[in-house]
Amino acid sequence: MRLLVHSARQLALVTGAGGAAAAAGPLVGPAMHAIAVLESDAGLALVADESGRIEEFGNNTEIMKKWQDTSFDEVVDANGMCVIPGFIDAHTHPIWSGDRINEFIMKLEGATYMDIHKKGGGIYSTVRNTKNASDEELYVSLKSRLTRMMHAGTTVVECKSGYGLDVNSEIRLLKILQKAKEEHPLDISITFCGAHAIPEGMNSTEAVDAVVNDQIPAVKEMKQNGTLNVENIDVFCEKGVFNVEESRKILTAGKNIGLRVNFHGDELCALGSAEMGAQLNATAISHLEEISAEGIAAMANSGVVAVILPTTAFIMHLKPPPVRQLISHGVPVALGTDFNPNAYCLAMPLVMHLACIHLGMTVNEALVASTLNAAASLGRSATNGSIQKGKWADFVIVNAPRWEHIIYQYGAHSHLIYAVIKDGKVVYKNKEFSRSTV
Ligand SMILES: N=CN[C@@H](CCC(=O)O)C(=O)O
Ligand SMILES: [Zn+2]
Repeated sequence: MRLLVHSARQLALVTGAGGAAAAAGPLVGPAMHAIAVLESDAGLALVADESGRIEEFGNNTEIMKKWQDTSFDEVVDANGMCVIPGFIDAHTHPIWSGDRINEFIMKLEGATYMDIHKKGGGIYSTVRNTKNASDEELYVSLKSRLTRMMHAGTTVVECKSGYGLDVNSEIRLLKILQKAKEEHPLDISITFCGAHAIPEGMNSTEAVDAVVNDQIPAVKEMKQNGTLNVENIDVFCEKGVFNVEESRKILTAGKNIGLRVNFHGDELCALGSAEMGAQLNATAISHLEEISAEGIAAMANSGVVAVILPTTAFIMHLKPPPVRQLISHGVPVALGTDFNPNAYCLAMPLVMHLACIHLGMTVNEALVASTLNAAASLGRSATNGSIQKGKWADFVIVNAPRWEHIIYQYGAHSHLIYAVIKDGKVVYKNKEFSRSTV
């Protein structure tokens, strides 16, 4: 067999209370809070099979006895620690060059995100820097970012293009993401985000035309010939960027080539993005700081996952997204870092802390949103996001007697994470490990 983890004190299963229910789909409403956590001072163990999937978990003594004659590729002693599912980061922009520290400072002095964008900064400045970077530079920085995410417990990550904005540049970024998907241990869900901004020198009609008639056909061809495994289509649906009808056209064209609809909506202005996304049967909509009551009802009715990005409201001093209303109306809520040059955060534990303190989520809800529900936003909830037989053995081992330390100890994840396991293989082990992190 591939892996034995033994002697853990807690296993946070992230299945419904009782252990079995709802593990193949997102958890909604009160079920987001009522998750099963196994606990035993006598120890708990998990086994992953040869393919890297969970074979079984439970009582240490029983499992050790049952598998005593089996050889394991790896054995992890998690004595007194907690095992939780690997985090799934539902929204990132990880491929770009050049920082935006000057803009960070301008914003501290009062400039807004949109002021900077309209003056050719923001996304436009990153597009210029990215065009000037070589493929190798972009790949090296992408890999380093993915590795840092992994060290913070992420095992699956959504990764967007979007700093190219023309067909050749966007395809270049998608190819580099594809290379990372093939070579990096993280499971990457690639998103085409050619409609991240209206390219300088174009109007919105020309930009929609370029995305629909140049970029999407190019993605389609590479998907069909097997060179690119792009899964999702995104657009920045926002006042001053793509309006609702323009976004609908782009998303529909993406959907027609088999991509899942997963886009930025209702972030800075209430445009009705959520309602439009629900009509298109979107898999997920991100941000939603300004979502309307109608938008919440529409998302709940069609089961669209709300990908909430606590770093955005925190960094930009925006009104926080209405997470409590989303949950109470039955919208499945997921979390993501939104890693991008405007919000340089790679770590899901920080995001969960902000989600609890700033947005009013419970610790259980934050864990569900960072695992099973984030998996649902990427079409992976049948295979990832909870500790259940047959799912990928993706775990974070938290060096503490209760799993909640990973949220409670703000900014301490690099000390608390003892190991990260992806498909039953240890992909990170903390060299600075010490038993006393509490
Ligand atoms: N809102 C649009 N996209 C990103 C920001 C990208 C950037 O500023 O470079 C976001 O999700 O926050
Ligand atoms: Zn984004």
